[in-house]
Amino acid sequence: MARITLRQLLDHAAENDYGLPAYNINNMEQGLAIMEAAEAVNAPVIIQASRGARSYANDIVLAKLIDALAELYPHIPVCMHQDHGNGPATCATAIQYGFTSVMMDGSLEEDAKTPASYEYNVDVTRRVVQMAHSCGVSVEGELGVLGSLETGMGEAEDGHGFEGKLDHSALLTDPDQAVDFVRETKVDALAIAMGTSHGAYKFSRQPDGEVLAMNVIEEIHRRLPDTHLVMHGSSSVPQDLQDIINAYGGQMPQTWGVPVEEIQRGIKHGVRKINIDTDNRMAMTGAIRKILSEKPGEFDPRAYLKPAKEAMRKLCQERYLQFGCEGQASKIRPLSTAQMAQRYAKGELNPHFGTSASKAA
Ligand SMILES: O=C(CO)COP(=O)(O)O
Ligand SMILES: O=C[C@H](O)COP(=O)(O)O
Ligand SMILES: [Zn+2]
Ligand SMILES: [Zn+2]
Repeated sequence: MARITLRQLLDHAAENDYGLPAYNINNMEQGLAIMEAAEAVNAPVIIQASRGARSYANDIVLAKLIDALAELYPHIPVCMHQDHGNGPATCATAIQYGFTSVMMDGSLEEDAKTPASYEYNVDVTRRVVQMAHSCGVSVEGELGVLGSLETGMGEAEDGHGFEGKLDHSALLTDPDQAVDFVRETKVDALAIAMGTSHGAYKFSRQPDGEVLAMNVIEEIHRRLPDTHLVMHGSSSVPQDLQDIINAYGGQMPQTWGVPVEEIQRGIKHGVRKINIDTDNRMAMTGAIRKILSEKPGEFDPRAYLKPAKEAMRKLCQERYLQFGCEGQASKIRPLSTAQMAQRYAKGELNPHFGTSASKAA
């Protein structure tokens, strides 16, 4: 069984200039879709579960499901990651259930709604890093609050995100502060805010640099060339998926997501983990709507869940290819969390600052 830590995967991605999509999971069909896609192109896997997913699927079911997926595809390294942990307890229980990576999202307070102070973020993230690294588990931190630069609003629909309006200073990660944050916390990966938000309604037009500040990524990468950057809210919200949903009774207002070319640009500037949930949700929903509308007499869930899984597999596979993951899985030999714990203890994985100027591009 090939569980792997996020740190080992992202180190490999950085050495080989590719990015890894991190797909959210809530059920068996999504897990199978991700693994079938990864198997088809020999890509390593990051599966992530939100707090909502953990309570929806149940921790025990989820843990055994991931075990089953890893057993089914023994040669594909699988990282199991806690998405948007809201505090040390969420991260600790994830580790108890076998997660090899956790996100401590200290950009918001424990209620996952109130924007947190910088001091709070550093303190809580540092504590989670100490605890997780002693178990060999990786940690992603977040600096800057995710939200729309167009409206100043967060994303209430996912249940995680601030309510109300914020100005640009809170919605854009400060590059100087990013350096301090990595030094103080020793996170393995850093999620940054630059105009993306969760869910389908990210932009009211094709995004440009005004609303999707890729220059912030480039600036942070210049200062932190060895830090793995994470783009949240990175669904592309493809037009064809909007059209399928709306053609079969859906009512999604026209919207724009993050163009794949912008993510590819990010990958050239240190982005190693790209979070995608909404595109997969839309792919599945479109397929289900189509079947139920074309065959209103259908009542067997397999009749619509199978095409839903297939639509998600197709999307996942496309992103693996677009982000350069093809063929990478078999090049990686997963280290155990015990081995990773030793590497942390020896200081081998401490952050580096400004040493590899050539990679700063
Ligand atoms: O960032 C995400 C999960 O953490 C998912 O983003 P999307 O809603 O754009 O898919
Ligand atoms: O973080 C956002 C992901 O899209 C997860 O969404 P969720 O909290 O509805 O499971
Ligand atoms: Zn966040
Ligand atoms: Zn997110």
